[in-house]
Amino acid sequence: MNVSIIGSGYVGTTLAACLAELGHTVTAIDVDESVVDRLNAGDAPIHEPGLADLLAEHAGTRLTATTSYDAVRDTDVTFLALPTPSREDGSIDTGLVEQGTESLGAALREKQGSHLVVVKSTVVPGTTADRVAPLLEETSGKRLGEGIDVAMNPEFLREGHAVSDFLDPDKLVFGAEREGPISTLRELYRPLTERGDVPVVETGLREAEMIKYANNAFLATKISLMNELGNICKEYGVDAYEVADAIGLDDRIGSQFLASGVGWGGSCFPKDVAALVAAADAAGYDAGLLKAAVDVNDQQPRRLLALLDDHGDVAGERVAVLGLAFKPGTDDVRESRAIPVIQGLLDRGADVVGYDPVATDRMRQRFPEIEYADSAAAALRGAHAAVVVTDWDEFAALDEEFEAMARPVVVDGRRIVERRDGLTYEGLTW
Ligand SMILES: NC(=O)C1=CN([C@@H]2O[C@H](COP(=O)(O)OP(=O)(O)OC[C@H]3O[C@@H](n4cnc5c(N)ncnc54)[C@H](O)[C@@H]3O)[C@@H](O)[C@H]2O)C=CC1
Ligand SMILES: O=C(O)[C@H]1O[C@H](OP(=O)(O)OP(=O)(O)OC[C@H]2O[C@@H](n3ccc(=O)[nH]c3=O)[C@H](O)[C@@H]2O)[C@H](O)[C@@H](O)[C@@H]1O
Repeated sequence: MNVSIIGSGYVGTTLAACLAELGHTVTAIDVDESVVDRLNAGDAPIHEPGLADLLAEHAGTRLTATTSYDAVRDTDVTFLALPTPSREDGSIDTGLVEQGTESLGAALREKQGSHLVVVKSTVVPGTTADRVAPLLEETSGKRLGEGIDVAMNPEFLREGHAVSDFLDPDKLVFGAEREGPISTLRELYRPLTERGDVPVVETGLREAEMIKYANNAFLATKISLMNELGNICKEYGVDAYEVADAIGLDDRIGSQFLASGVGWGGSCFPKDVAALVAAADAAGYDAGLLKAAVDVNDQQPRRLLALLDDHGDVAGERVAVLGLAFKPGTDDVRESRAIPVIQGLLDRGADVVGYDPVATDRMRQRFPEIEYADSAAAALRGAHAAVVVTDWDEFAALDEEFEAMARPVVVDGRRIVERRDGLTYEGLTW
């Protein structure tokens, strides 16, 4: 099939490379010329394991990139993989999706033959039917169901595992109001569904949109619930990880996403939970449980710092922050828990030194005023305390590096550092 993809960020680029891998001819469209140039050169604009190999193989043959929307006319299907950021009040800003839809509709005006537009971006229920579809009709001059149609196909990939999650998904969700778009999506994903036993959920547009939010809200709330239990565990001297291992054995609970600590960050959980809360509010429903999940998440960095305070005043003292990325395996610092932790340390007058194997440059843009070390050992040298915010594997191997600390106090927000003699070790929920 000939496919075009509007937006070449985390989702768009992964989708482009993976659909080319599945045998489709793909055109990536982005307003950013540097992204387009990199894609055409077979160079990955984002860091994801396996992506560089796929781009090197398919760029220039099955995968090309352009800044021109005119390219959509030579394709059968267009995915919208544009950002849906939060507004000040938490609600989603669909401005870029609408802008992309208008440019797409204008380009489709001249197109002969049928065309399917698939919303890949995470959007609140009603966006595809009530905003994208009418805009598309208006700008293309065509009628929905008469050659042109819309579908919603949410994405569940995780950063750091984007390619493997896409090529080996837990499920595929196809949302549409007519049979035509569903059968096009079936055909598009057939190379993937034929390979293995992938459950396919065929549903309506609003349901598909809601499934994405429900998925992320459930996972974020699961972590917050475990963090709440973990906070209670800590008060009673109970190890929350032992508790989590045991409750995770119950199939109804499941063992994943029970790692308690300093909380969830990243470009999606905070944004998507906020958007769902705002959408509920707009509809007159108070999503109290989701609001509580956010409150617990906001509280975890403060609890980490309060534990540090128990070991002495850090004003004027060197404090190492180990881990800056929102999770291991990525250089992404968006909504990283390291941000409130660093801010809290600065508010206390500490001399902060940050270390991360890959995310230093990105955090430097957020906090240019702090020191950055090029190894965990260098960050710990002379430090009066250390806090652990990201569970990078290399932190598990730290050992005599702690001996170089001025005062060997470690508050671990991710249960990654090994306890050892001579180290005052404090776990956030254990
Ligand atoms: N990042 C992730 O792990 C996941 C993201 N999502 C959702 O996917 C959507 C896209 O997110 P990301 O890929 O992370 O975004 P991103 O910010 O990484 O990339 C967006 C791309 O769109 C381009 N762009 C902006 N306006 C444009 C326009 N008018 N025309 C063409 N290109 C334009 C930008 O230059 C950029 O390259 C969001 O709704 C997000 O919630 C869903 C699942 C996973
Ligand atoms: O919509 C999205 O963008 C994506 O959001 C998450 O993926 P991602 O943000 O890449 O990262 P996760 O691995 O889910 O981790 C999110 C945060 O939760 C934290 N976390 C995760 C698991 C856990 O047990 N405890 C915990 O604190 C991580 O440290 C991280 O800060 C979802 O897992 C994806 O399915 C979804 O597609």
